[in-house]
Amino acid sequence: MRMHRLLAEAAAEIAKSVFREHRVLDHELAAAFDANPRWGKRDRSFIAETVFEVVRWRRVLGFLVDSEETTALCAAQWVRMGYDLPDWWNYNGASVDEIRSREAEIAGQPRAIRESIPDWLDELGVVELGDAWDAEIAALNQRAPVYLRVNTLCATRDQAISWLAENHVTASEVPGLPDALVLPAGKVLPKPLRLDGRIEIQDAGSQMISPLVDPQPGERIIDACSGAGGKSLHLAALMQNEGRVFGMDVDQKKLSELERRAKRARASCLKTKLIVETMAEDFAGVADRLLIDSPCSGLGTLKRQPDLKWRLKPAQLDRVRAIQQELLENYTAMLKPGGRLVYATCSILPSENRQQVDRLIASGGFSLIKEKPVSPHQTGFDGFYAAALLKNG
Ligand SMILES: C[S@@+](CC[C@H](N)C(=O)[O-])C[C@H]1O[C@@H](n2cnc3c(N)ncnc32)[C@H](O)[C@@H]1O
Repeated sequence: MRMHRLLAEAAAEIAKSVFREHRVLDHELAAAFDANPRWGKRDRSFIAETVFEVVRWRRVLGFLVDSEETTALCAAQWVRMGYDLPDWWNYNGASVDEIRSREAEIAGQPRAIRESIPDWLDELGVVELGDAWDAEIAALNQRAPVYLRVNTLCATRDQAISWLAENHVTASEVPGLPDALVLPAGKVLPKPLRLDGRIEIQDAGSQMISPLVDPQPGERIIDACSGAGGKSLHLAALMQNEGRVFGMDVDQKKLSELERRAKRARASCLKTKLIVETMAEDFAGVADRLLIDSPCSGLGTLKRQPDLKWRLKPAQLDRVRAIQQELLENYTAMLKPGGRLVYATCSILPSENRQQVDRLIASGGFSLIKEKPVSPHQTGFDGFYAAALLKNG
């Protein structure tokens, strides 16, 4: 297979900006695609695949090509993708034959190289998860398909499948998740369909969180860290639009996006509230149910954002743990006595999950109803954690 020079250079530039300037991969790709509307579907997928896999497999590729330079890492990735390396691609590192022959040695490398993660993260994974870490990090390095949630305010699952099929998109049901659909590996959803409101892109693991809140029509639900509303929209659908879902966040941009999405989704029971300092007092005892989908390391989402493993630093982890503790201490005042709290993260680390819940229980006032850890290894989904707790009356 032959490569196009401009596309190869563009891909290497994006990977370099992710490594050197800690840019967010998704944003960089989107900006490059916006700036180059002439790139066709195949061009875009060549760039996206190159960049995602170079970022995901940085250390493995470095081992194969015996270099840490991005140009060399790209060369090794293209060899893996079956391309002939053109004469115009200059890099300092192992030859194509050497790259191919070193593949067989990867399995014998230490896990941090084999699974392509920083050493500190590997050490942390072992401390936190013990023997389970090996399988979890391997699962987190697998590419993820696109999952959709059918917005039951606008369509049934069968109607959504038919509508997608009319638009040349094949989607299948996901066992055990009543509103979920999955696209075939490597397929993406065309933009007009994404903006329709009948379906939302939402990982299958994420779709397990709002049902744990168990919202009932007519109730008042607070989603205290709603962001752009992945879970708020799901809550509104589960409530059949009856009652009130307050989507709250400290980030007005995300709330504005949530408002746009709610309109599209016909989720009229959803209202946004920008978090202010007095929020917990203003809303004291208001919520029948409270979701705290807390800021976290995001380690459960490495499949979709492999750049995170290079951006994340131990000090950030300490910071998010402190925020988690603070939100659990403060925001729970918004819940009625007898109400249900769901604490959730997209992390698989017990220090962000069960340990935070245990601290809350130990401080008195809450008892555990059930836990829902979502293991990427066991499910193939992104990693999540959620615990449902009762606020004692
Ligand atoms: C894990 S994300 C939420 C994802 C969202 N619930 C969803 O399903 O799409 C965490 C959110 O917490 C917000 N956040 C950060 N600090 C906060 C705080 N002190 N209070 C409330 N939200 C906060 C962030 O802006 C971010 O949107």
